Amino acid sequence: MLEAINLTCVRGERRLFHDLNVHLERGSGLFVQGPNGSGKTTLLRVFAGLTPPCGGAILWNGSPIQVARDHLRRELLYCGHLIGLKDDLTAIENLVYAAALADEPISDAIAQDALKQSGLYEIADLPVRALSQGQKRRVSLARLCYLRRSFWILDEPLTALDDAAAQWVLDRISWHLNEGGTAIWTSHLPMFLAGSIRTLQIGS
Ligand SMILES: Nc1ncnc2c1ncn2[C@@H]1O[C@H](COP(=O)(O)OP(=O)(O)OP(=O)(O)O)[C@@H](O)[C@H]1O
Repeated sequence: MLEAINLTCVRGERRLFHDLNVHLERGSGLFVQGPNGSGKTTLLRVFAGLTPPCGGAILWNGSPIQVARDHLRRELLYCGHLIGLKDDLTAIENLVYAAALADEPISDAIAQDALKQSGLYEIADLPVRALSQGQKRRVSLARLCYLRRSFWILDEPLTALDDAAAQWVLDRISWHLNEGGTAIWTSHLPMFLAGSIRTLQIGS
C-alpha cells in the first residue's frame, strides 16, 4: 500500500534521515519514535505528500506519490501537531465544518455520536475556546470515528490526553488496523498495540 524507498531528508545543515525504507501493507502500522527535533513530523509530512523528500521515492499502491497524489489525499486522514479547530465554533460545528471541507459531509447527529465516543458528550455545544487542551485534542481526534479513510497519519495523538482518552485512541487505531487500514503515528509516550506493528527509530 505505502512504500518508501531510500528516503532522505535534509533540513538546513542537518540530515534528518537517510536511505530510509518502509513497506506498509493493509492492516499494518508504523510507530515512529525519536527525540525532539529528530525529524518525526517531517517524515510524517513526507509520507503524507506534504513535504517532498530530498531523495528517494514514495509509492502509493505501487504508483509514485506525485502520480497518485489525488488518490492518496482521498484516502488520508492526517492529524497534525496543531489541533486545527475554530475557537468560535462549538465542538459539533467544528466536526461538521471539517467533514464538509474533507468532502465527506456529516450530520450533527454523527458529529454528536463521535463526540460521545471520544468522551465529550457534555461539552458538544460549547465553543471550542472554552475547552481544555485535552478536550480540544479529543474533539480533533473524534474524526477517527467517522471519516472513511484507509490511511491514518497521527502526529503525537496522545498529547494532553488523560489515560482513558489515550486508551480510546489506541483502541481506535487497533480497530482501524483490524479493518484493513494502515496507520503511521508518533508519540513520546509508550503506545502498546497488538497486531502487525513496526517501530521505526530515527535520530539516534
Ligand atoms: N520548514 C523547516 N525549515 C527548516 N528547518 C525545519 C523545518 N521544519 C523542521 N525543521 C527542522 O527539522 C528538524 C526536525 O523537525 P521535526 O519537527 O520533524 O522534528 P520532530 O522529531 O517531530 O520533533 P518533536 O519531537 O519536537 O516534535 C528540526 O531541527 C527542525 O528545526
